[in-house]
Amino acid sequence: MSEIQISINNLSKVYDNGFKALNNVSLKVKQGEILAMLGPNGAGKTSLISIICGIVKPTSGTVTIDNYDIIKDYRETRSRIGLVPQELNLESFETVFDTVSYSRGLYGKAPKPEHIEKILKDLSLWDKKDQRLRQLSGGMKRRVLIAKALSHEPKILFLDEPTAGVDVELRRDMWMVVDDLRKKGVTIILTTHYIEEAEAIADRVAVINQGEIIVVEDKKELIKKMGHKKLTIELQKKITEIPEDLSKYNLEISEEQMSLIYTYNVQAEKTGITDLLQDIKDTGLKLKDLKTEQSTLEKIFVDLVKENNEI
Ligand SMILES: Nc1ncnc2c1ncn2[C@@H]1O[C@H](COP(=O)(O)OP(=O)(O)OP(=O)(O)O)[C@@H](O)[C@H]1O
Repeated sequence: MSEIQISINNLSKVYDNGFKALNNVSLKVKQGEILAMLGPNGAGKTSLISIICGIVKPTSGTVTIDNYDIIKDYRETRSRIGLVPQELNLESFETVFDTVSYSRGLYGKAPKPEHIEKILKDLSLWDKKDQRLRQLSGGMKRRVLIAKALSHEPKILFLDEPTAGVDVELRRDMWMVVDDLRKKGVTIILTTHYIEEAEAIADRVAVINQGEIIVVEDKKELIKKMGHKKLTIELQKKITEIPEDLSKYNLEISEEQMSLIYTYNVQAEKTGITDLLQDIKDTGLKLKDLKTEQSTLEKIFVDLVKENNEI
């Protein structure tokens, strides 16, 4: 039985300039779960993470971690959290090893060089341990940020766009680290613009738009709903009306009226394509070409946000 570890209740944030970045957000995160937060730029993801981590003060609402309040019991809650921020703020002359060890000390934890060695090795940073941060490439700096966040063995890890602009190897290393943490029961919340990243590692997906959570759903459920494909049947002649015999297929006519569009569920046992093509033939319509398109998670996500903005 997993327990609720993070409880966000009616959280709102209005910045000093009057901008409302979060509007009455409520969300519960279970211990050991991996939650991906998706949302367009400016949706409020970083604001939400920053509040939970005690960097930004909420305007109203509460957040508790293991029943500790993030404001009243700040030290308790912050020590449970590791945060990998979005920006690279590592312009120091310190070495990689010292930086990561020092970070652990900030949380009042006793030195544990074997732990630091393990995370540096996991993140392919071990051979760079004596290099100064300023000498590192952007990708390496990002690895150091992850190592710092893990230095005090947090129970919860926040990854804010951890792989934005990084190479495939870092992404792979990071996913391996995440998998390792998952096995240890660490709760992970990540924001990403790469939907395939959410697909690869998350248990649950939350979509944030304009400061509100518009969807929170188990990833598999979401993918099931998203598993649609579009078949475009190009015709030899213009079509203005769907023949009565084809009504059961819920077809659409394309804008230029030269194609019929059939949307079907990829996961369904029968897609209905064979029957449809036979029925089209029976109505006497002449085909010119066929094309299929998979509706990507990205597309569904964009549609979701668009739909929400139109309401
Ligand atoms: N200190 C601040 N003062 C005023 N507005 C702010 C401040 N910080 C953030 N904002 C605004 O709040 C909104 C939400 O920003 P936030 O960084 O939380 O979004 P995000 O979802 O993380 O976006 P991104 O994907 O671009 O990182 C944005 O419109 C941003 O300009």
